[in-house]
Amino acid sequence: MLREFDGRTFRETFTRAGFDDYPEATQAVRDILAEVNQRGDEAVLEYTRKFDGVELETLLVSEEEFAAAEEAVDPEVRQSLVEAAENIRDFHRRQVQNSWLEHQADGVALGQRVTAVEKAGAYVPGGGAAYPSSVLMTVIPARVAGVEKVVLVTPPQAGGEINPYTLVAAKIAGADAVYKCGGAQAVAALAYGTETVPKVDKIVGPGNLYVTLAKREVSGMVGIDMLAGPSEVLVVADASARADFVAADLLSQAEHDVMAASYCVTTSARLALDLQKELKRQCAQLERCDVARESLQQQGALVIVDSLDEALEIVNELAPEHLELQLSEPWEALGKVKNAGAVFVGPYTPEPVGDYWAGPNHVLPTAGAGRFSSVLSVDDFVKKTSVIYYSPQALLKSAQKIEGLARVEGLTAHGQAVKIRREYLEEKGSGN
Ligand SMILES: NC(=O)c1ccc[n+]([C@@H]2O[C@H](COP(=O)([O-])OP(=O)(O)OC[C@H]3O[C@@H](n4cnc5c(N)ncnc54)[C@H](O)[C@@H]3O)[C@@H](O)[C@H]2O)c1
Ligand SMILES: N[C@H](CO)Cc1c[nH]c[nH+]1
Ligand SMILES: [Zn+2]
Repeated sequence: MLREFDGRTFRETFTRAGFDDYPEATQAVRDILAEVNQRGDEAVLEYTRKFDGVELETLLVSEEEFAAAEEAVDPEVRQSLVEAAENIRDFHRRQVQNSWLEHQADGVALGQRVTAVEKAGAYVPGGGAAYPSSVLMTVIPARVAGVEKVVLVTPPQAGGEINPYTLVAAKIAGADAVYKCGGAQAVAALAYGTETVPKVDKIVGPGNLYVTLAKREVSGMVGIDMLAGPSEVLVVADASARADFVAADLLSQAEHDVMAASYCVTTSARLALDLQKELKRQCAQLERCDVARESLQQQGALVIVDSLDEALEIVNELAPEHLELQLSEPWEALGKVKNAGAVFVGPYTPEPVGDYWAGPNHVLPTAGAGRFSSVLSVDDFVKKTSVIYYSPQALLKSAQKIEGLARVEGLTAHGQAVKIRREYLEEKGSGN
């Protein structure tokens, strides 16, 4: 079911689509953004009709809908959401960075203030599957960072309602409001603001191609976390790996989206053979078998390499969203991993442990963005501001050096701002 390559042909022939490779989708997204910018709610409601097939009267989820969701959910699953939320909160609390200010002996004080963004908007996918876990992963770090207002957008289901687990997760995580809209129109609503949806300072969260392209378009006008598009997993496996485990893990990402990408890079020809059989067998049993099959056939790859080092070179070139090390010595290989969103070490850490439970965030860079972007964290919701204080003595001490630097840049006003103070202090005859 996976397309087969050996290490050499893979590196010669495999081309992976990046976010620049979709000119038509990019144009469609630009049109949607412009319409929502101009016409606000009216355009969002129109696109919701067009893409989600739902006629809505209002975008805001009501308190009655939250109450109905609480009634509808299985209490045991609700409890699991509460426990997952605790794991996620606990992990993200360790990421918090404090402001600092250091007074030095020479009359200089330097520091850094860490302050949260005021308003954040979380995109929670909902076109195909429902993603209450993504509610926890986006809202909790924002709350831990101290964001004042955290709102959530997610596409409505066929009847116009939001999945009850998504709403319950929103309450557990502490979201302030949920709006029924998805796709590029939801990103536009958060970026520009509409009559109903507030304009935010930062948009975070994963989504399909349209959501991700929309985030890329509005980036700069509003902050975004990263390009977290269709899911990916790369399993590096040696002869010690079980084909049924590897197959299950590849399918767990393939079922997200026909555009999701699942790769296995192995040193074992035997494993490769067994894996293809296992994929066929297990895929047939899945509810989303059609999605998973198309994803494996269109985007997936099975690569046989001569050595583990060659496998790790491929990892670092692809920078996969998720990397699994199903190896006899996984910790040794970990040291050679440079580019990956999240690494799952050993055969008993399947990727869904991270999707739902362990605590680290599951919003991760895709399509090679892991070469320069990081997993979603508390850092995404704060800004850092430098603080600089110089006493008169400290300024006098460095003034002429600063003036000299300004002179070589040809920026005489810069030099003058320092010189005027130096001369004043020199005339006063004291640095006090
Ligand atoms: N990278 C990560 O961290 C991460 C985490 C979770 C999920 N994901 C990914 O999120 C995605 C979820 O995708 P989804 O589709 O189920 O939900 P989604 O909410 O991301 O997208 C659904 C929306 O896409 C828009 N859309 C669909 N077809 C369109 C078209 N032809 N033109 C314009 N807009 C269109 C619609 O507005 C619809 O509401 C998957 O790709 C999954 O792999 C990624
Ligand atoms: N694997 C997804 C990130 O690519 C996250 C997720 C949420 N629910 C299930 N999976
Ligand atoms: Zn997943």
